[in-house]
Amino acid sequence: MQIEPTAIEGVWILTPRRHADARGWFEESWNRDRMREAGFDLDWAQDNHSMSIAAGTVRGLHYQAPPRAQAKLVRVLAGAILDVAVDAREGSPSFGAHVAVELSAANGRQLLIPEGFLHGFVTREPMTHVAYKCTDTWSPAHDGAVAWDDPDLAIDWGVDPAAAHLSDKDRAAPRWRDWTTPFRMGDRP
Ligand SMILES: Cc1cn([C@H]2C[C@H](O)[C@@H](COP(=O)(O)OP(=O)(O)O[C@H]3O[C@@H](C)C(=O)[C@@H](O)[C@H]3O)O2)c(=O)[nH]c1=O
Repeated sequence: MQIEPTAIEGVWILTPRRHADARGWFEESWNRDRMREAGFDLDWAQDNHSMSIAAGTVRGLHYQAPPRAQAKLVRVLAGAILDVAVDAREGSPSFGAHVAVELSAANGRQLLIPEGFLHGFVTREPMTHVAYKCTDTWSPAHDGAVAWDDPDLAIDWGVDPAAAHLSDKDRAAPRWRDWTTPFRMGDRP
C-alpha cells in the first residue's frame, strides 16, 4: 500500500499494490494489520456502495455529527469521481480548506478522510460505482449537509452547477457561512 499525505493534515491517499497476471490483477484494498503498523487503527463499522447513472452527479457535502462522526475510506469500483473532503474542524489551521482527488477504477486510489470533514463527490463517468468504509453506522438523526457549490468553499468541481444531478436534500443544503460546525480540532485522533 502506498500511503501519501495530502495538503490537509489527517487526509491521506492510499494506493494498494495490484498484483497483475494473465487473468487481471489482485489487490488488498484494506489490510488491518499492515495499516495498524503504519499507524492507521480504524475500526470499520459499515460498508457503503452507491451507483450514479449519469456523469455530473454530485453527492455531498455530507457529514455525521458527533458522537456519531464517521471516518471514511473511499474508492471507485467502476468509473471515476472527483472526491472532495472539506476540513470542518473548528480550530484547525486548514478550517474551510479542502482536498480534491481524482479516484477511478483505473487508478485504484483511495481517499482516507478522518472525522471532522464534509465529504462529497462528483461523478466523471456514467454508471460510476463508489464504495466506502465508515467507522460508524448510519444515524439519520446526526446526518447533515452543506451546499456543495458554496462560493465561500470555492471548490472547482469541473461541472456546470446548472447541469449537475443532485438529490433534493443536497439542493436544499445550507450555506457554509450559515452553518455551525459540530466538529472541534482534536475531538478524536
Ligand atoms: C447514508 C445512508 C443512506 N441510506 C438511505 C437513505 C436514503 O433513502 C438513501 C439515499 O441516501 P442519501 O441521499 O443520503 O445518499 P448519498 O447522497 O449517497 O449519501 C452519501 O453521500 C456520501 C458523499 C457520503 O459521504 C455518505 O456518508 C452519504 O452521506 O439511502 C441508508 O440506508 N444508509 C446510509 O448509511
